[in-house]
Amino acid sequence: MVVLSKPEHFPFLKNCNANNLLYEIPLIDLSRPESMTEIVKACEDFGFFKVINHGVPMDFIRRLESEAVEFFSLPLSEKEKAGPPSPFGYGNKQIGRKGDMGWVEYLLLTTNPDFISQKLSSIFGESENPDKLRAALNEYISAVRKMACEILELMADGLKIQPRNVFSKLLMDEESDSVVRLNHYPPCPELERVGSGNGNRKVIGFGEHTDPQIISVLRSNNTSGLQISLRDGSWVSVPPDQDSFFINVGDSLQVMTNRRFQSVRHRVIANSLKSRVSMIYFGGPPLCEKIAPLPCLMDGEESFYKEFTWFEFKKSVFNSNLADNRLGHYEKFAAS
Ligand SMILES: C=C1C[C@]23C[C@@]1(O)CC[C@H]2[C@@]12CC[C@H](O)[C@@](C)(C(=O)O1)[C@H]2[C@@H]3C(=O)O
Ligand SMILES: O=C(O)CCC(=O)C(=O)O
Ligand SMILES: [Fe+2]
Repeated sequence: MVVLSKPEHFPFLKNCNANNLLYEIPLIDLSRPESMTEIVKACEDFGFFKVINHGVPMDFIRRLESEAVEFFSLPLSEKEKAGPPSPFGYGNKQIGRKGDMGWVEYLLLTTNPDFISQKLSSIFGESENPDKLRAALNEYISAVRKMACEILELMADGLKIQPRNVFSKLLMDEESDSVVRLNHYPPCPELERVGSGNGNRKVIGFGEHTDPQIISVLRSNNTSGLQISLRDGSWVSVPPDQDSFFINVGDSLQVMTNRRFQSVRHRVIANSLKSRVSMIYFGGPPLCEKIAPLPCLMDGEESFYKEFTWFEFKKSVFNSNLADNRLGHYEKFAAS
């Protein structure tokens, strides 16, 4: 049982229109030849899409989910051996170090297999065996990275840029600074009571933000909660689908495409009855990589951004609050 402080102490959203379901999330079937143009359109219009026929074995997905469920059902004192996150490790309610709170517990790790081994040993100690969780994480990360790279290569094809590994090579680099995250949003039954008489109030599981990396690959169980912000600023709920993946354009890809693609703002609302378990792979570049618009995408126009490395950006990311516009600091002109 997860010990979280009372929901009424948590950030709320007032008048959250939960019926606003987005049934028209771009759906990309990776087995179709049209997928490259469809991906580009989805990144331009939403910075977000759903992927089917993704090639990631369902066994890997189920294995990691069941290991995650097992991990989160450990006593809090066990899980806390891997915390507090700095930024990696086990975290409960506190997200980042700037005071953001959410109705969530999580395990945040780099995708480096040695780091995963080390961190898991610190949780499970000598007596217990972290091998199953470690193996599940490693097989999942490899398969999802492969799929993320395929998507990035289709993006390059769709944008008609060469070489087609211009984005994917950053994730394949030995020094790639990628991250994996397991999130658990416990049910929040008191939500109904807290909400009554206060309009349609919702407890925030994970506050609104954009992901800073190049691309994020999200998969969850069949519990709803994820919402994305459309270009007009309205929020829509994303119907869950445990067999598919959801792709987010990250801030770094926004810069590399000189804003042709825009990173998607998203958040998670706690569910009153069901627990949500999600697993997210955040594909990031090596620390020393310069993040700048690709010259072939500029078409004579100026870069919207001052140049920076992923190291510099990451440093400012981890000093920011979730909802901050982290690219604002690097913009050459005010965003329109
Ligand atoms: C509040 C924060 C948590 C975060 C680091 C930050 O200071 C701002 C960005 C947050 C975020 C969002 C996407 C990913 O979940 C994450 C791992 C990342 O790279 O940036 C988290 C960071 C975190 O949880 O430490
Ligand atoms: O758990 C989710 O579904 C989304 C979480 C998220 O956006 C994140 O961890 O960056
Ligand atoms: Fe996110």
